[in-house]
Order: sequence, then structure tokens, then C-alpha cells
Amino acid sequence: MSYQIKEAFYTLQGEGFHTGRPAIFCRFTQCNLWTGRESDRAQAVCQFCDTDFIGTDGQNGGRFESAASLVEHLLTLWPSSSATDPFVVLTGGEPLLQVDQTLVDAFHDFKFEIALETNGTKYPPKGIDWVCVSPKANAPWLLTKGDELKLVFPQPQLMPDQIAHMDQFKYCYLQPMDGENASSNIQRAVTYCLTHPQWRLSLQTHKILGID
Ligand SMILES: C[S@@+](CC[C@H](N)C(=O)[O-])C[C@H]1O[C@@H](n2cnc3c(N)ncnc32)[C@H](O)[C@@H]1O
Ligand SMILES: Nc1nc2[nH]cc(C(=O)O)c2c(=O)[nH]1
Ligand code: SF4
Ligand SMILES: [Mg+2]
Repeated sequence: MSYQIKEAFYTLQGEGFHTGRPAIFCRFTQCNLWTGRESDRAQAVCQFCDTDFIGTDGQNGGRFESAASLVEHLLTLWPSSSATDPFVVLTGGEPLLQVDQTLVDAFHDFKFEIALETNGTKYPPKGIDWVCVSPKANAPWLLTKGDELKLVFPQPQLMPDQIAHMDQFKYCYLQPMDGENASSNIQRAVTYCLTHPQWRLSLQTHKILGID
């Protein structure tokens, strides 16, 4: 199995439970809910995506012929002086189109702690250390348990009061949808969390900071 990576970079996790934690981001190409082409956005199942995941041409991107070669490549992005084991966030695109058991095991062989960002339409291999599910309206939601539920808000066809599986996650976040109504979406999310305290606010802090 080879792996196609759009880009990889070392930054702070900007969202959700691990906000502020240094991490290597590994962005896989391709998604099952959008082609990634702007001309297809209006027809996509997921229409609000903020990410370019086409091709392997981004920083530290490429095609890796083995799990070990990808893991060794990512390890070069972790500070060599670090006393802590490396932390990687697998994202995309939809990482579960490519992440397999061989890759998870290779990360663990190199002492990585693995976090996953997924749309919840596919089941992950065993052993991922932190699973964040961000379900999408009109897409089949199969992965209904995990460490973190991160609902982009508002999605009129998938509002927080319609979510049935909240008790299967350790933490539940509302993440305001970025785009043309970003500031009103933030205000609405704040109000929703204050009136429904089982939900917490996740801001995309890397955008505020102007970092990757
Ligand atoms: C680009 S996605 C990649 C991982 C996976 N495909 C997913 O959707 O969870 C990473 C995270 O960004 C969120 N996201 C994408 N577009 C967004 C937007 N316009 N505003 C807020 N969050 C967004 C997704 O819901 C997901 O939590
Ligand atoms: N800093 C930073 N944090 C993130 N958390 C989730 C991201 C993603 O695109 O999956 C992301 C990202 O692209 N950058
Ligand atoms: S599922 Fe994730 S990667 Fe795919 S289009 Fe939606 S936000 Fe983007
Ligand atoms: Mg992002």
C-alpha cells in the first residue's frame, strides 16, 4: 500500500480538545464527500470545506511507497531535542480512505501518539490513540463513538439537538463554520453552548494566530 500526502507540517493543534498542543499534521489527499474542485462544490455532499487536499504538491507532501517511509519522513518534522514522544494528527481530505493497520502499527513502532480527524463515514483501524469525529449532514454516519465529537455549526440538516450519539464521546464540541457567515456562526455557537452546557466551543485558533 502506498500513501498519498498533500502536505505535512509541524504546528499547534488549532481545534478541539488538543488545542495548543504541538503536533505534526499529515494531510492525506482525497475525500469521499467532495472532489476538492471548486467547480464541484455546489454538488458535493460536504460543501463548506476549508481545505485544499488535491494532489501531493504541498509542503513535505508526496507519495510514500511504504508505511515506514512515511513515518520516517514525518519524524524529521518533530524537534530533535524533544523529550516528548512525537504526536501526529492524521487529517485530509478523509484520512480513512488511506490509513490502514500497517500504518497505525508503524507509527507506534516509532513511538508516535496518533490522533485522527475523520468525517465518520468509515471505521478506523485498531489502536488510534485519539479519534475526533466531525459528522456531515447528508453523509452516512457510521463511526458513532470516539474521544471527541466536533460538530461544525450550523449545519441545518444536522443540528446539535438532533445528535443521538453524544454519550459515546468523551467531549462534544461545536466548531463555528468558517466562511461568509463566520462571525454570526461564532455568536450562535457561543449562545448554544451557554444554553446547552454539554457542548463546548472549538475555535479554529490557528486561523486567529495566522499559523498553519
Ligand atoms: C478538513 S477536515 C479533514 C478531516 C475529515 N475529512 C473531516 O471532515 O473531519 C478537518 C476539520 O475541519 C473541519 N472543517 C472543515 N471545513 C470547515 C469550515 N468551513 N469551518 C469550520 N470547520 C471546518 C472539519 O469538520 C473537520 O473537523
Ligand atoms: N493548526 C491546525 N490545526 C488543525 N486542526 C485540524 C486541522 C485540519 O485541517 O484537519 C488543522 C489545521 O489545518 N491546522
Ligand atoms: S469531509 Fe472533511 S475533507 Fe471532506 S470535504 Fe468535508 S471537511 Fe473537507
Ligand atoms: Mg484545517
